[in-house]
This record gives sequence, structure tokens and C-alpha cells, in this order.
Amino acid sequence: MKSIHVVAAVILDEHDNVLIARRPDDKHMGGLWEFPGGKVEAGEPVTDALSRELDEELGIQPTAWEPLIRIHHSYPDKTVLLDVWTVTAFTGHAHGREGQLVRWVSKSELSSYEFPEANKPILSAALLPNRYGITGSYNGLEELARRVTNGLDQGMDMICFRAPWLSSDEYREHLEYLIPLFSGTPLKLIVKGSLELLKEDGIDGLHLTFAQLEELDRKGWRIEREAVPDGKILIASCHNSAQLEMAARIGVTCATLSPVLATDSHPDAKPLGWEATHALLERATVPVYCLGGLGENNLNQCVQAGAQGVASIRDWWNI
Ligand SMILES: Nc1nc2c([nH]c(=O)n2[C@@H]2O[C@H](COP(=O)(O)OP(=O)(O)OP(=O)(O)O)[C@@H](O)[C@H]2O)c(=O)[nH]1
Ligand SMILES: [Mg+2]
Repeated sequence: MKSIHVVAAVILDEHDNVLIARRPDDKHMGGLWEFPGGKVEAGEPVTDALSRELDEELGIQPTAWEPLIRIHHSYPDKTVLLDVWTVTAFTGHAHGREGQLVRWVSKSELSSYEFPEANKPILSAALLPNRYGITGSYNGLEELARRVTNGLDQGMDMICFRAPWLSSDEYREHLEYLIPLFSGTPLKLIVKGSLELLKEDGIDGLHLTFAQLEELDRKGWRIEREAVPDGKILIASCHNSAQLEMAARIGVTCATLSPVLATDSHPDAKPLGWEATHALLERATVPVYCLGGLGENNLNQCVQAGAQGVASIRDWWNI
């Protein structure tokens, strides 16, 4: 089936609210909520289509945007490539020019609206930050807290507590020490370990190793059938297209893809390089953080290539 190229926008206002619109009842996916947009015309540059559709549907003219995510999705009756952009500035007053209902909602309210099936990764991508910090080595709890606090102060919104050299009791003890640093803030604390941890208060998400991912997929584990609390984040470590597909199948929130470049923390792993990374990002249907030999300086390059952002250890840990 030939894929229909569709451009859609996550439009943000100055308070970080998102504009959503209700699809007219007589259209494909009618009655569901959507991110405004529409079909790219033959030969039309995508960002021209973005401007045209937002003007036609909402009467606004975007003035600043960046790619968010691209999703290939097959519905029973059609296949679409949703090319989704974040629009951070526009002129004009947004209103439903085609008679459709439009609404500004906060990011936390998004999950209470019903969207077409293809939109799940768009919702994840809209809610996830673009810098994901993974903890490096440290000596003692005080240093751990200092480095984590330092990272949070520098704008790292999501941090994975990784410490493979600790026993599980020690890991638990250090985790208890970290939880208060995150509680009552929008900052996300991601942990390593078993799925049960997702049920605990104070833990925002779990980062699966690729071995855990493969094991879950083999068992036919699917997030929609499990008692995973709403809003909890499940991240999978992926290194190739088969793992990215598994990640999408089991329904993770997002994935890391590594190693993009050579890295001292995993000297034996062969880097993917940019060309293979681009190809994997193009096919991925979950938001992806590029990882391995990367840092803050690579953020823009990764986002432009279609990634959610950059994950790093060294780049932020040792400052
Ligand atoms: N705009 C938009 N389309 C989406 C989203 N999610 C999703 O699956 N689609 C699908 O993408 C396809 C194209 O969207 P569209 O109906 O807005 O196209 P359009 O504005 O050019 O409309 P038209 O064909 O009536 O002129 C539809 O099949 C729709 O179901 C979304 O969030 N926004
Ligand atoms: Mg449309």
C-alpha cells in the first residue's frame, strides 16, 4: 500500500500548552483528537506543507519549528507517514477555520483525550525531554547526590540511576537517597532493575537492558495488557533495528540507540556511525535518544536527524 505523507504539528504556546483539534465525524478517524495538519502535496517541501495546513485549518503562520518524530503507521485502510513537527512560535490567532473544535491543553491533560492509534509515540515525544542523563561512576552517596543535583541544575530533566558495580542492596540504598531529590518536581528519575519497580512511588520510569527487552518480547509481554501505572516511562536500550522493532511491539515509551559514536564506557562495542543511525531513526516508531560518544553539542544534530534527543553519561556527569 502506498504511504500517504502527512505533516502534523505539536503547537506550543508560551505556557507550554498544546493545541489539539477534533477531527470532523465524517473524516478518516473522525471524532478523535489530532495534531493539526494534513497531506503533503506532490512535490511540496514538507515545511511549506506545514505552513499551508496550519494556515488553512487554524489561520496561523508558524515562524519557528523543529522536527519531533516521523512515524510510519498502517491502518487497515491506509498507510501513513506522519511527519510531526514542534511549532514553538507563530503569528495569528488559532481558531478552527474548518468548523472543527480546537482546544489548548496542558501537556499533563493530553493523555485524557483520545487520538488515532498512530499518535501514541507523538504523545510520548511531546512529553519527553530532549536530554537524558545516565549516571556515571562516583565515590559515596555524597558525590552521587552532588553530581545528580548539579545535572538537574543544568537542565537535565530526566536521569537514569545506573550503577552496575553495586550489589542490589546497595543500589536500593543509594536509590532511596536519590528519590527525595526528585519528589515534588517535574524531573524524572529512571531506574534499572525489574518491572515491579514501575509500581513504586517516587520512581518515574525503568530503563530495560536489551536482554530484558528481548526476554519480554519472547514472552509476548505487551504494555497495554500490564498493570503499569499511567504516565510511567519505559525505556529500552537498543542497538539495531530488530531491537527497535521489539521496543515498539512491547510498547515502550522511548528507546536509546547506541553506540552512535565510539565511547570509552563500552570500548568493545562497534559504533553505528551517523549513516546507520540516520537509517535506524528513519524507521523507528518510538522516540529515540542517541547514545554513545555524544553530548550537549550533538543535541541539535540528533534532533534534526529525527531523534528525540541525546542521552549521555560522560558529558554531564563529570562537570
Ligand atoms: N492531521 C493529522 N492527521 C493524522 C493524525 N494522526 C493520524 O493518524 N492522522 C491521519 O493522517 C491522515 C491525513 O490527515 P488529514 O485528514 O488531516 O489530511 P488533510 O488535512 O489534507 O485533509 P483532506 O484530505 O480532507 O484535505 C488521516 O488519515 C488521519 O487519520 C494527526 O495527529 N493529525
Ligand atoms: Mg487535516
